[in-house]
Amino acid sequence: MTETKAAAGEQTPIIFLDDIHVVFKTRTGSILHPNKVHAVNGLTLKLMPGETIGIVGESGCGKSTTANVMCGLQAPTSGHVYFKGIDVTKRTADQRKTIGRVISVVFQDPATALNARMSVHDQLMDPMNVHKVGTKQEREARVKELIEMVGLPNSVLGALPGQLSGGQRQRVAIARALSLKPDAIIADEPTSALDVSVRAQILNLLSDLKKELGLSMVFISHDIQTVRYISDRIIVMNGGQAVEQGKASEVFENPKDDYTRLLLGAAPSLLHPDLGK
Ligand SMILES: Nc1ncnc2c1ncn2[C@@H]1O[C@H](COP(=O)(O)OP(=O)(O)OP(=O)(O)O)[C@@H](O)[C@H]1O
Repeated sequence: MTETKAAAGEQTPIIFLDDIHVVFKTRTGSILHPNKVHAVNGLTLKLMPGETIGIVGESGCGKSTTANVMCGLQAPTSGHVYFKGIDVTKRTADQRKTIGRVISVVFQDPATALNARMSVHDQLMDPMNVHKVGTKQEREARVKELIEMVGLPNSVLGALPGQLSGGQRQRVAIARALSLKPDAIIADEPTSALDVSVRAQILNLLSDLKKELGLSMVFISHDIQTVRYISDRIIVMNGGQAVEQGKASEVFENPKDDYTRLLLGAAPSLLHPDLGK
């Protein structure tokens, strides 16, 4: 399939989710579906090179389960996952290597994403050591490059995560996510745990990095205004399904689905007032 498309001149998506379903067994479920939850219900999406897709929806709509499928943390009940044209649905050891090379994840809470006992320097070195990237000298140079990329001074390299502010910790988590030069970043609510003023800085940093490095990104948030600020394309999820997909400007200016209208009219933005104007 991929080769045919490549031959036709069409770019291969970085991530292609093809009709993904994830069903969890539970003790409760709904009247129609007792003892199970259909967390993702027939989701298809393509993340193209250099593109940022925003996934938005209320709590329980299936955003994190979708993110986990993309990271290889959750196997789909049915459907297929392709990374740069390679089927990684079964998450075999080789397929996991492909997943690890292509994407990195930035989680909501940097405090739990980072190792509390490891210095910033060692956290940045760790993925490169594990994947045996370059020589020791090259890895040291990369650590300095990474810390600069995320706007932190070299002096933080000796610090432990607990000695840094929330915003600084998220910068370190972003630097670590970039250490292996991934094609794409999955950012799952990366600003939700931060102070409002810091949210704007981290969003700007992600926005600058994706431009500078030509990164693709999946940005997941329950705040539609935050998603709007950073995304080229938006997917609105409700009940495990994509109820609306389109260019960010079109979804905002001309929402087609009632649920999207509801989200747009609902809660005030969590975004810093200086952004998204
Ligand atoms: N491991 C699990 N076992 C059973 N049900 C689950 C599991 N993980 C998620 N669910 C259920 O699947 C549905 C989708 O959850 P998911 O966490 O993907 O939504 P979400 O949009 O990310 O919500 P939130 O923003 O609150 O994390 C919810 O009904 C949730 O209770």
